[in-house]
Amino acid sequence: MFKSDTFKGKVAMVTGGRSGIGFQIAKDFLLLGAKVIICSRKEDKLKIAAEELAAYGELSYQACDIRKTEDIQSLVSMIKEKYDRLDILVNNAGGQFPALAEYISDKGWNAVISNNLNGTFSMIREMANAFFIPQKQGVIVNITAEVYRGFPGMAHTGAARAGVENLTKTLAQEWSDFNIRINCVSPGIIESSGLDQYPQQIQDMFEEAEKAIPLKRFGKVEDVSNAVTFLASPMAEYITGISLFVDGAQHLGFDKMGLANVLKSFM
Ligand SMILES: CCCCCCC/C=C/C(=O)SCCNC(=O)CCNC(=O)[C@H](O)C(C)(C)COP(=O)(O)OP(=O)(O)OC[C@H]1O[C@@H](n2cnc3c(N)ncnc32)[C@H](O)[C@@H]1OP(=O)(O)O
Ligand SMILES: NC(=O)C1=CN([C@@H]2O[C@H](COP(=O)(O)OP(=O)(O)OC[C@H]3O[C@@H](n4cnc5c(N)ncnc54)[C@H](OP(=O)(O)O)[C@@H]3O)[C@@H](O)[C@H]2O)C=CC1
Repeated sequence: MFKSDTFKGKVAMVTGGRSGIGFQIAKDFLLLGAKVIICSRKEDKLKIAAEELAAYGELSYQACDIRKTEDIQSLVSMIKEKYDRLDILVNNAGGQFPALAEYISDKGWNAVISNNLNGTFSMIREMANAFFIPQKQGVIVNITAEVYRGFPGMAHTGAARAGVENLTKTLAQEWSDFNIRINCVSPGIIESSGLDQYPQQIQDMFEEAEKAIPLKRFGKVEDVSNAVTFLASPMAEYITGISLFVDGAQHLGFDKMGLANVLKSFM
């Protein structure tokens, strides 16, 4: 659907690109002509994904925990040495665990906030200072989650993702002088490797959950990647500071209390 040279000559970084949604985004950027770098924490799994993705184009990878600024700075050095520029940053790495708020410890809260809010900010700051601001050009897409009416059962990620959405609005204004566009993609429930990590009691409710979503299905990784490639492309050159739902209209009515109610039955 996109021209095969949409991202020809561009260099794109996809965090968490070894699996699920991030893997599909990395693959689509490669198919559309970009040179792509992926990072994540688990180097063995990252290497396997990188070998698979290399079939589609020029792919580099480096282990990086987005919560560690020194890891990000090492990633910057690698990108500088290899490409001497960066055009697109997709902040996809993230995750959380289902829990009722009263059972979330400081450590658990901080782990999720560090991963989804602090890590995303550190990545944005370091890549902007190293590349986007001096280049006076850059595109950032943050993958958040549909948290429009809160997130019963995952209060920590609701707060973190809302933080990223607000950060996005701020930076769209502060960095407009540098010709940096920044947007979010907010997925609903997406059939991906990520969902396999949820406890069986929650997976058991997926069939009912699908029926309750206005479009009557969970999203596919391609649905999310299509939105990301659009926002990163010149077709979106007048779009900045927004959050685009990719959720089958889940944000308009799907009752996330279902998740909290399942948790109440066994926590
Ligand atoms: C109706 C259906 C609704 C479903 C909606 C689904 C929508 C969203 C889907 C997705 O996002 S899919 C992507 C999912 N992928 C992940 O979430 C990745 C897996 N998660 C993680 O890696 C962790 O949750 C993490 C906290 C983000 C990882 O951070 P870190 O490695 O630093 O954590 P740990 O050292 O493992 O744990 C730190 C601390 O956090 C608490 N904790 C972690 N896991 C759990 C858990 N499963 N249950 C309860 N508490 C947990 C805990 O306090 C940990 O400290 P310790 O107790 O281990 O000392
Ligand atoms: N699937 C869904 O229904 C939804 C997903 N999302 C979000 O979309 C994103 C992708 O999810 P999905 O593909 O489904 O799930 P996955 O669990 O497959 O992907 C998460 C990726 O992030 C990487 N990652 C996690 N923490 C870090 C970190 N601290 N530093 C670097 N990399 C990290 C993981 O690799 P490694 O373990 O090697 O670090 C992994 O590749 C996540 O942010 C997720 O929360 C949002 C809404 C719904």
